[in-house]
Amino acid sequence: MGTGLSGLSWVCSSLFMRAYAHKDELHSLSRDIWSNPELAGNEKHAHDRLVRFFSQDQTWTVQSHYKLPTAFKASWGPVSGGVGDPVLNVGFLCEYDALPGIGHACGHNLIAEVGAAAAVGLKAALENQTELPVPVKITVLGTPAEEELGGKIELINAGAFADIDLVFMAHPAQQDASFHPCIIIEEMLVKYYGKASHAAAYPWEGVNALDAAVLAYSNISVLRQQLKPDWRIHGIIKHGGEKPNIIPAYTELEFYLRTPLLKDLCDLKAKAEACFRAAAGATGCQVEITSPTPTYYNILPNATLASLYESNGKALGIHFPEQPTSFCGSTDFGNVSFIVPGIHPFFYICTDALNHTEEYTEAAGAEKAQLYTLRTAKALSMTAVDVVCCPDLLKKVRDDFRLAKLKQKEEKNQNCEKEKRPN
Ligand SMILES: NCCC[C@H](NC(=O)CCN)C(=O)O
Repeated sequence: MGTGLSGLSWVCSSLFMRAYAHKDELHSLSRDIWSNPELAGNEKHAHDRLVRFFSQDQTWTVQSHYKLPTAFKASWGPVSGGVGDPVLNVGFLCEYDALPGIGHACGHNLIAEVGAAAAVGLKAALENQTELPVPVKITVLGTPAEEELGGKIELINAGAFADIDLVFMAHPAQQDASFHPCIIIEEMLVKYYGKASHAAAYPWEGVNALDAAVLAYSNISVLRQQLKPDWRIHGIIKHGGEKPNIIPAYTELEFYLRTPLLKDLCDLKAKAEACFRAAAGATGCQVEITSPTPTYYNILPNATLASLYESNGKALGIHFPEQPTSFCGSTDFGNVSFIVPGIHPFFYICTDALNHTEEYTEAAGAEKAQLYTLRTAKALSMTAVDVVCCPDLLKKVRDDFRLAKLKQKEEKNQNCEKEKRPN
């Protein structure tokens, strides 16, 4: 598939020249975010740095603290908003939250760089173009809190995606992949309430909440033997007591439950709840089970965008292995993919290290990740150019989106009544 305007070579040369002009600045942007890791919802430094990055070019209109304290929006192009408005609004997403203790072990500093670079590349390609089929606007959204809290879900609910027509981002991983569905995730917070007592003098007076936590953990470990291979349940004890000689009156566990299908998540939740309640029953504790953050959905495929991304990526030297990535994580981009047609490819960053390890943190800050990061950004920009220049491709992208949603709706009809996913 080619571009609809003046051919791929024009686009490539334009994008490449401008993107290379910004390469040191883009590396310094991601390196700065990498050097100042901030947890979900607290990304003040990253927010300010990205806001400065876009504000220095006055053709961007920048809104800091956009709908969330550490989200931002940068827009370029015609103002849209009327009914029947023909403006095509292309969105790029930047993530920038880090992990506790190990910094940017998921490479979100590079996601910020890819989003910024791809937006700058698209702007470079479109600036001064008068022959576009429809006027194009670019929106960069800074979307905080992916590792927890679901920043994109809050932004969806606040209407931040309402006028966006297409959405692009990319995530560092172990290999390049134009599409991977990721899996649905729901968090469970489990609190046990017992009764304190002197652990040596009057143990019979106590109700041991740590025993409940340990039994719950063991119950889940046993349950795991009987789960389907692509289901996941894993957790930690967040609060395990205060002192060995005080029978713990309160403990707290946090578990992540994941399945590829929503109907399976309902089954897994029921099984997990039975484990947690059994532990309460065995120890005489009270139990409280909540799901404090919204469910992250699987990513809807968009075959047209994925195929364009692959063609563009291959033209830039990206190798897409036959064997799909085994990455089994989750992302709040899944929820975005139900609202707006988009893609979330994975990209290699020149390391064999695995996400969420100190080795990956090191790789995400390294100079050698830059070539892969900027190449990914270029492939995204080129994909966006293809679509904005060719109304037929845009129609196919929209048809794919509708079809994918329809297929999910069929699956949804088999689900339990707790279904919350949008139509
Ligand atoms: N509580 C949500 C966890 C999301 C997390 N996401 C990733 O690791 C991939 C993208 N950063 C996960 O554990 O899957």
